[in-house]
Amino acid sequence: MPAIPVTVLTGFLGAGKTSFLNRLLADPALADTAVVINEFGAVGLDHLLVETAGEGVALLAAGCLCCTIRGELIDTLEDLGARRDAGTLPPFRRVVIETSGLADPAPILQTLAVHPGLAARYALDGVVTLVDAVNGEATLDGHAESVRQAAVADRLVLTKADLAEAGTVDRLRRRLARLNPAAPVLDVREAAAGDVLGLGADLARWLGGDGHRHDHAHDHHAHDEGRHDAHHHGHDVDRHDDRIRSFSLASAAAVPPGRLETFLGLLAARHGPDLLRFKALVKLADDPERPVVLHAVQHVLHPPLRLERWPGEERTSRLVFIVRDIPPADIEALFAALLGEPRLDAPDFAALADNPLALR
Ligand SMILES: Nc1nc2c(ncn2[C@@H]2O[C@H](COP(=O)(O)OP(=O)(O)OP(=O)(O)O)[C@@H](O)[C@H]2O)c(=O)[nH]1
Repeated sequence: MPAIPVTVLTGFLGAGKTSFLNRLLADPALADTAVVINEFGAVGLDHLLVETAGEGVALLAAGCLCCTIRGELIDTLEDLGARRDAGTLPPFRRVVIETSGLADPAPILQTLAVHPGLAARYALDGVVTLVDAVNGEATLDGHAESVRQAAVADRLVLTKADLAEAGTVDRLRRRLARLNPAAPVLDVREAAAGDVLGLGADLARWLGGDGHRHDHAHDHHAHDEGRHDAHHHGHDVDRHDDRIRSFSLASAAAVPPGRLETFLGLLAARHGPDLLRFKALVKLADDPERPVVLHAVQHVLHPPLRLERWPGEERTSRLVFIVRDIPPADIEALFAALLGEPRLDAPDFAALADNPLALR
């Protein structure tokens, strides 16, 4: 049997992986694709937001795919294969793995290559790394994971160039070319399925840690940081290192839209760049049956998207945060204020209630 091609779709938190994946899945070239999604943090939302989510979508347990849950990836891929053999899953012809934004892809590639059960059935087709044009340079400066993701890519895809200045995009392109000269850089607006699939990467080059790609990498960050630094990854799935952690908040209460706006404003103003990633499904009081999807990536708050209906059974608001150095209690207090549950000791409710935008 020919090996099933596996595409690893990676990119730092909020780079646009799920959005791009959704677009790819609409392409007939990706019919019969099984999707495996890995999110960092205990509550996953991405699988709800992958529009064509059918039987072939598997959500991995929380944690970083690169270390804490590598076994889970093996089990999931083996299970998908077994269900395909048994006829309980349609005979998918390709797999796309969307990694968490904090994952180092190299250990994932090694797992695919060296695990006997996986290597017999699957073959890496390529690594596609998305880089956000607005936050890209700061992210490369501040997060070694993002350098590793760019360094191992077969294709680099620039997202959000529509939001960035031309000069910023040019600088980022030059930096990416130094970091990974072998990978073509595409603009997501022009990238089609055919540009990122069928790359047929040669797995062997990843064996033994540093692949030859790193030999070409001139950015010294890539040399210094290209190695997987195991001690940075604890086994607490909600913590990436001592500074980065994920937590989630939930409530069944509907929120007045104006108050949500103030909440988002306060969140950005107080926590700005340390709010690495925020995504949420929120029940709004004006139309509780049509939740709103919110995304923030560092200081960028993306336009909210109103869904026609709740994805899945649960009709509760769910907010997922990935933060650096922000005590969860600070955000919990703000959330309580958003819900109209003031804590006497917290100034947040006053800030929300006094805001002229707030709908009571
Ligand atoms: N303007 C603009 N917005 C984009 C683009 N790509 C993604 N976005 C927005 O960026 C936000 C985050 O996109 P996602 O696709 O969820 O990002 P992700 O990489 O899957 O996020 P994580 O899984 O949390 O790491 C969403 O609000 C998207 O609509 C783009 O090219 N241009």
